[in-house]
Amino acid sequence: MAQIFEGWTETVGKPTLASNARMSARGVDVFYGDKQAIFGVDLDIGKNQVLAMIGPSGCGKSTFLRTLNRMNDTIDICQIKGEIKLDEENIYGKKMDVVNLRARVGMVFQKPNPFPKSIYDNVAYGPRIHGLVTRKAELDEVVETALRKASIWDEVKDRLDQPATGLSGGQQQRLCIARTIAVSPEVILMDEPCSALDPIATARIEELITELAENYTIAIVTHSMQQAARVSQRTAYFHLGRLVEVGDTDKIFTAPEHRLTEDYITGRFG
Ligand SMILES: Nc1ncnc2c1ncn2[C@@H]1O[C@H](COP(=O)(O)OP(=O)(O)OP(=O)(O)O)[C@@H](O)[C@H]1O
Repeated sequence: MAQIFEGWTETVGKPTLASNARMSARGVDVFYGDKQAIFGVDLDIGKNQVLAMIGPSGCGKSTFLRTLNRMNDTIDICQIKGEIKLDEENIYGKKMDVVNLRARVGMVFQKPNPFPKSIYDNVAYGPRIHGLVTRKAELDEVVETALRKASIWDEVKDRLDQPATGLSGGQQQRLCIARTIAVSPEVILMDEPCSALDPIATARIEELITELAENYTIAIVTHSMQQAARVSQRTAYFHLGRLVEVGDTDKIFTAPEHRLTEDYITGRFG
């Protein structure tokens, strides 16, 4: 069998798939123009589970994450092959409404990106455009519930009409999580959500991820192995666009099956 790159051949066993998949990817390839960034990835995200995606810079973690809610559609040169299902529905199918998909599979970005609007309007925006509520009282309730679930209600309840940009970085990120939650997603994708935050704000977001996993399915890209170990139940290790190994987080960090994973988690590589 051909060696694809040092330490890895196609003979490596197929990754363990989740028995309770909410999302499943099969044979996913991603190209930017002529350059292939993701190669034949098979991966499941289990219901009410946190899946961490780790690997060296440029290995394709963010690219793969963005395929899960078609965020890559916004990049002209990006092409995707293979199949990704959300609850048995092909998200790249002709009938899929992409705006609706992105509400069902919400995304939280590396840098908090609140809209230049009030705290209230940031959270109310999604429910309004998706027509989820008709009356003001209902909208107030949706906003309060989302802010409570994102553990920020107590800090903002007396300043809902003030600009979101006046909040601290950590508060802005929790507000962005509230904005995602407000449209009742099934899955939340997080692309290094703590990389712009200090350790205290990071700890709050990590606690929040653990709480949210009771009700949502979460996939998180992180550069921090400690963070992956703290928040996730399953971890996927990517290397040069390939998924090398996925399994229980405890096992990946204590007894990985593949040498490439071991080299990365022990700091010999990356
Ligand atoms: N918009 C783009 N256009 C062209 N190539 C891209 C684009 N985005 C990513 N790539 C390339 O795809 C590959 C995977 O990048 P990606 O950002 O997904 O990796 P990553 O593992 O998330 O990296 P990092 O940890 O540094 O964020 C890289 O070679 C990168 O240069």
